[in-house]
Amino acid sequence: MNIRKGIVTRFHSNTLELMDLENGEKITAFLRGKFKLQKITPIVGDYIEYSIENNTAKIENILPRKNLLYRPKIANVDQTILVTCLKSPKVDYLTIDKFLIQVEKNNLDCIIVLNKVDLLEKNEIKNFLDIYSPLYPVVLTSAKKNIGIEKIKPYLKNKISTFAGMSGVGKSSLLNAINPGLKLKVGEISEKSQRGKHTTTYTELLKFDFGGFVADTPGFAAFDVYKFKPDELQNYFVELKEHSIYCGFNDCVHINEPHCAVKEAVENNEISEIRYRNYLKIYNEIEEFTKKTRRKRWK
Ligand SMILES: Nc1nc2c(ncn2[C@@H]2O[C@H](COP(=O)(O)OP(=O)(O)OP(=O)(O)O)[C@@H](O)[C@H]2O)c(=O)[nH]1
Ligand SMILES: [Zn+2]
Repeated sequence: MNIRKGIVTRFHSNTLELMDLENGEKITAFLRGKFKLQKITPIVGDYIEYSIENNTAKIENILPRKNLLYRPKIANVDQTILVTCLKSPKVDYLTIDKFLIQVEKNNLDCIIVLNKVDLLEKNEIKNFLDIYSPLYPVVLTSAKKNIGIEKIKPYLKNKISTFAGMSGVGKSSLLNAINPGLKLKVGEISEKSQRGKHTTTYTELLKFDFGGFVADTPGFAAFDVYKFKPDELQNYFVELKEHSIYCGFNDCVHINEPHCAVKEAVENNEISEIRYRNYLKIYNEIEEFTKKTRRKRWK
């Protein structure tokens, strides 16, 4: 039997679409009965082995997953491209930091794209770069003026990416500029993400002409930053995590403790004060939220 390797790009009711990893051919394949018996379902992004018998492609094996995202449901994601702008719509740093928490919580690599630079003054761009470029790669773009598009491509090449970011920041415009003709179900996106939180929605992987895949639905549509304890938050601020090992107390949360290396780093401008203030804000939000849900449970 000739076994070939592919990646699942889409689901139908009981068939799935895959792309052969060697020749890029799109193939409709069936699941072998053994998977149904074992209640194993491959999902979009899964690397699989398949065979062809009598002109019918059948999935033989699902290869181990590197990771699994739930919104959208997709396996083996390498990275998130966090797209933001600062104006039209106005996006504040707190919102950006909340997205970054999701990215870090899912242990994904992240590239930040600051789009709509055509609307910004030099000093606005500089302030943004001062905060984020020490933490993540930042690419400056304007989908409208075709600025910076070529700089994103090397990051996307031969990887599986999801795009994330607030509505209206220009995710679809950027993808169309990066790869004209890429099929995007834009209208369906917001509809899907507004459904109940227990609905798992399937996404489709789209292939870039230059190699690599992108999910057609944006990642992290809803914020669920509150599903962890406040003292866990510091792990999702990369620079806090880095400095926290030098704090006097092992369980330092960098608020009122003495000998806090994080607070020192903020004072020495090694950690952005804006990021630190957002940390405190989100810490308090989580604490409030935890208290509220606890009270409810006791009633
Ligand atoms: N000035 C300016 N406008 C842009 C730029 N990129 C996109 N836009 C405009 O911003 C608006 C929103 O762009 P979309 O690409 O639909 O944004 P999106 O992030 O995909 O939005 P959702 O689908 O709601 O998540 C459109 O009117 C675009 O024309 C840019 O670089 N500069
Ligand atoms: Zn500390």
